[in-house]
Order: sequence, then structure tokens, then C-alpha cells
Amino acid sequence: MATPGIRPLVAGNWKMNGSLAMASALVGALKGRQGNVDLLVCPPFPYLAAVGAALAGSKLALGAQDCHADASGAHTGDVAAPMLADLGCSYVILGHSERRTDHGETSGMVAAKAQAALAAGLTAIICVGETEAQRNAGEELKIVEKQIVESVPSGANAGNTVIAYEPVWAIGTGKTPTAADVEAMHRHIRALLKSRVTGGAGMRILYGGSVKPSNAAELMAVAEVNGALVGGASLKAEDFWGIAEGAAKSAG
Ligand SMILES: O=C(CO)COP(=O)(O)O
Repeated sequence: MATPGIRPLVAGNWKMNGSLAMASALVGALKGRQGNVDLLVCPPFPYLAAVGAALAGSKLALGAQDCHADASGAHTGDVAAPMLADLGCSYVILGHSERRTDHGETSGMVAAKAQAALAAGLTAIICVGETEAQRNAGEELKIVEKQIVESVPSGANAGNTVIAYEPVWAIGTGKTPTAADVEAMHRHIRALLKSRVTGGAGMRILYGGSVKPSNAAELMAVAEVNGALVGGASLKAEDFWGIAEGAAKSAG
């Protein structure tokens, strides 16, 4: 079992993909399924309401991919955390490396967004991860530690916050770290959470980056891996479910 007592979470980050028709087909195929892992889908903002309605009565949770740090106001094009809660979201992904790169999000901004998410009653999935150059320089533990220290807000606990370790070089590339490298990073994150965060021993730490059905069981069995944040493979019901089954094996 990856961490005794922690139920795995398998989360699908659809990123900027899909259509209304695709969303409804995907959710229709997943909706009746449940196992001994928690399942979450995070569609783009425009599809949240429709996906939320389609998921009603199912065990699948709904999440968004970003929120603003303010609860309301003059921020054209942005979306506030209470709006997401209003739509039935229970999670929001924050600080994904694509947002850190595309929108210049700093860890300080991520912490402010996470604070807003927690205030709205959402669970924040805070993403961290090193670039290939940082790993080649042997700096990955230090980089991720700094991101966690600066991105996780005060008030975070095992019930309202999830950490997702996503090495940037593994996202969408088909490359994954070795199980030993994943374990070293997740153990480092666990030690950090235990020393800094209330209930850090029980906080979920997800792995993300090129997770697919064929590698899910191995990755999910690694010590201190408590589920997956899945990109490309979350767009196909059978692949996403295959990953959930891989995670369920590690759940015991
Ligand atoms: O960025 C990711 C999830 O947030 C991972 O994406 P892929 O699973 O497509 O590598």
C-alpha cells in the first residue's frame, strides 16, 4: 500500500481539450464506475456546469483547473473560487506548471489562490515539479521544497489540500521518472509536510506526468504515492479507468 490509511485519488486534468459532446460521452462512460479510489474530473470552465449535471448522483467529483485569488471583483476573464463551489466543484487544481509558464504564476500567487479556494470550501490540488534542467543539475528536491514552502497556504491541512508532484519534463512526453526517483521525491515531500502542515502525515501526494494504464500500477504502488493527476489519458474513459484500477491495486 502506497501510504497505509490514505485512500488514493485519481484526478483527470482535461486541460484545454474536449467539446460538450466529448465531455458528455466521457462522463457518461465513467459515471457508473466506482472502486476503492476517489475519482475526480477537471474539465475546462465552460463545461463545468454540464459535467456537474451529468455527474449528479455519481461518486465522481468535479473540479476546476484554476481560480482567482479574490472572491469577486473587476477581473475580466477570471473565475472566482466561490463560483466554482456554486457549480458543485469540490476541487481546484492550482499552480500547474502550464499556468506557471503560460501565465507567469509564482508560488506566492498560487498560495493566494489556494487561500481563496480553501475559504470557498474547495480542496486545493497544488502542483509542484522541477524542469529537466533542474533535475539534471541535481536540484529537484530543493526546487520542489521551495515550491511547497511558498505555495501551500497557512490553514492547509490533510482535508483541504492535496499536493501533486509533476516533473515538468514528464508532462505529455511519455517519459516518467524511475520508481526510485518518484519514491525519493514523495518521501521528501512527506517529510516536509509532516514538519510544516497540520495533519501532513495524512495529506495526499499525487504523482503526475505521462501516467497511463500500463504504468499506473507500478507508479501507484510507490511509497507515499497516493494517486495520480492524469492529463492526456484522462480524455479516454477506458484509459482513465485503467489508471484507476492500477491505483486501486495499491489501495489494498
Ligand atoms: O500535466 C499533467 C496533469 O496535470 C500530466 O499530463 P500528461 O498525463 O498528459 O503527461
